This record gives sequence, structure tokens and C-alpha cells, in this order.
Amino acid sequence: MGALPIRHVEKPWGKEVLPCPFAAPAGQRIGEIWFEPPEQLPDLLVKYIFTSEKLSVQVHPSDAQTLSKGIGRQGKEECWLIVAAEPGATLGIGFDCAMGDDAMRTAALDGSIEGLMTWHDVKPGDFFYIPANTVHAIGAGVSLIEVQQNSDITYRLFDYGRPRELHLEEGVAVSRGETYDLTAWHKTVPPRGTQVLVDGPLFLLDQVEGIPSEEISRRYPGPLLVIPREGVVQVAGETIAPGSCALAPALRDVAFAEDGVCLLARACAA
Ligand SMILES: O=P(O)(O)OC[C@H]1O[C@@H](O)[C@@H](O)[C@@H](O)[C@@H]1O
Repeated sequence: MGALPIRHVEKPWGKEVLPCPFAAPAGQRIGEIWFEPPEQLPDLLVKYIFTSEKLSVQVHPSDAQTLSKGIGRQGKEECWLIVAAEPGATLGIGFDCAMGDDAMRTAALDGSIEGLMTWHDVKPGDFFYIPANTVHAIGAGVSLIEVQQNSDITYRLFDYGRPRELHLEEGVAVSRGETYDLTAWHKTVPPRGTQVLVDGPLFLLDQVEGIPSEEISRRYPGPLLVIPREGVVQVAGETIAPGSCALAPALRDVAFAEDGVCLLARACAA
């Protein structure tokens, strides 16, 4: 119980200098900080992502697609809360115009896929849910918190010529050549206040200011992850500060500060 172990993941698009309270080990370009999923809540992975360059143009399969391929129980849906963004920072999500498989394959091969995607300007507090099969590429100059299904199945369609593996056929097979529906999947999250960010069907995510209401308590009847954003929380007596993520056996084991803000997350029953 308590603070989850942290894993630093090097990425070609990561950063050698991370924003406070994080620190990259000397000489390493860290792109992701993972909080190792605990046994009691194995289906969710929380990460901080820090970018100095664009990530690959990529797509993830759904639960049904991974199951039918025999490559696991979970596909990968994910969501992003932007915590910092340099001026002009963007995220590529979906396409400006509808596109078929052949056009997508050709565009991925010649790199024009980047220009066909819709690049959304971002600022702190922007929140995006990325359903499986949505083609996406996080841009340069952002720090974000990602909550995702605990699966590492990423199909890269295009990687700006970096010498990493691509997964063109698998990727095209599960990609939707569609516009991203901002009305359905984007929210604006003020730095304070209580707000439901994700309401299933795969997981729940809430921002909570102060002491959780009865309504929030009903959404979290069992083990949950607590991610402080502003101020510390105590989880079973352990102090958890911003930049950490803790497992709590239940909401009653968490002492929230009246003026604190944190994120709560749990997976939905399979
Ligand atoms: O394939 P690269 O560019 O390293 O990006 C991989 C990363 O992409 C992001 O969109 C998220 O899905 C992360 O969970 C993932 O680790």
C-alpha cells in the first residue's frame, strides 16, 4: 500500500531536464515516468509524459481486438490531462478528412500522414480521452498525466524517420480514418474544483478538490489510485505529495486536505 514504485523510461523524444518535482537520472532523456501498477489494481497504468519532440503517429487496439488476436486481455484506451504546455504545443488526434486503409498506408509510408492529422492546440487543463483505434501523436513541449489501460500494445504508423520499429499493417488494420470528436472526448479541467473526467466503461477518473463528497465516495467503493496535484494527502499514514501516485485500499484510508486537489482512478470490473 502507499506510494507506488516509479520507473523512468528513456525515449528519443524525452527530456534531460524534467519539471519539478521530477529529476532525470544524469544523461538520460526521460519521456515517461510510470507508477508500477499494484497487484490489487493491475488494470490501470498512470504515467507522466514529458516531450521535447513529437511522439510517433500511432494507434492502439481495443480489448475485443487484442482478445481475438490472442495477444492479451486488454487493449489500450488512454486519456491525457495537460499539466504544462509550451506556446504553440499541439497534439495530433484523428484526421481532418475521412480516409480509407489504402490512403492511410500510403500516407504513413511517405510521411504525409502527419499533415493529414488534426493538430489541436493545448494548454494546461485540457483533457482528452483517446478511444482505442484513434490515430494520435502527442506533440513537442508538453507535460501531461496519462491514465491508461495497463497494456503496452502500440502500433506505430510513422516515426519521423527515427530508427524504431513500425507496425504498419497491424496499425492500419485497427485505425479509424476519422475526425476526432472533440465534443465527446475533450474537457476543460480548471486547476481547482471537482469534476468527473472519465466515467467508464473501462475506468473511472475524477478530479477532487478537498474532502470527497458522498457521490464521489460511491464511485470508489474499493481500492483506488490517488494522484495528488495540489497539496499532499495521507494514505494509511504515509504522506503522498504531487509527483507521486499511491494505492489506497479504500477511500476511508485517505486523509484529504481541505484545500488540496487530487485525481482518483480505478478500473471498472471486467
Ligand atoms: O511510440 P512512442 O513514440 O515512444 O510513444 C509511446 C507512447 O505514446 C503515447 O501516446 C502513449 O500511448 C504512451 O502510453 C506511449 O508509451
